Amino acid sequence: MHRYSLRSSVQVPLPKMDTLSLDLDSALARRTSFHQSTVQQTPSVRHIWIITGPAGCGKSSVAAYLAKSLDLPYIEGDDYHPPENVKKMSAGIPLNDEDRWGWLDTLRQKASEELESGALGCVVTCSALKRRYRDFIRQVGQAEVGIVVRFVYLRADVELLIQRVKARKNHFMKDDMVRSQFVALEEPDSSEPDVVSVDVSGTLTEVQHNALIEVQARMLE
Ligand SMILES: Nc1ncnc2c1ncn2[C@@H]1O[C@H](COP(=O)(O)OP(=O)(O)OP(=O)(O)O)[C@@H](O)[C@H]1O
Ligand SMILES: O=C(O)[C@H](O)[C@@H](O)[C@H](O)[C@H](O)CO
Repeated sequence: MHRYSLRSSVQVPLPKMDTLSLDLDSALARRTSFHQSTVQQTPSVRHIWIITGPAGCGKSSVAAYLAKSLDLPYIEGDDYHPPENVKKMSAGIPLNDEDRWGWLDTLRQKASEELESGALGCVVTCSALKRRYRDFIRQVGQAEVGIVVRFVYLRADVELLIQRVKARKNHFMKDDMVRSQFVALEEPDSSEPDVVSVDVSGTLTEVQHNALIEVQARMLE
């Protein structure tokens, strides 16, 4: 039995190289066939990924990356606000529930339509600041077998987001609105197990990478 030191301080018995190489070959063959079988099969579960959080947390930046990485359609929530909502936010007036229900319903319809047209999932940006908004969107997954709604909550502190929105160009949401987003925000907690939180204090690349790792982990659950 050969002995190979993994590190100077650790000596563990490993199979002789010839059985080890055989093991590696068969493991690689198993992994390849697993990968091929998973890639070819239509997934039994299709995910609607809702990228949430207050203005400026990075929803659009992260969602675009996830959609590209996962080869899924991307629905940008900001594109579906009615003009009166955009006018209100542009004037520095926070939206209320009445302003948001129609918008939330449009987004969940758009997501359902993508899946009905054969998409293997989709990525949606939606602030979904309150628990009841997230429960409203969850109904899509409850109505249809094989569809799972999951949330990626981009977690940040208000001062950081004010800085980021200040630095952003050509967007109707200005930094004077960020505090009102946190007033409305009901942060997801352990009572919402379908939400994964991602800290956004790092660089955009780090956040995008971390979000993808978290999403891929949950796709395998
Ligand atoms: N991790 C990050 N590090 C640095 N800058 C970031 C990070 N994430 C996003 N940004 C920048 O912050 C600004 C806000 O990002 P983005 O527009 O993606 O947020 P959002 O949540 O979609 O905003 P809104 O809800 O207002 O549409 C953009 O200028 C973006 O480039
Ligand atoms: O719930 C809200 O108050 C709104 O959805 C905002 O969050 C905007 O959609 C978005 O942030 C644009 O900046």
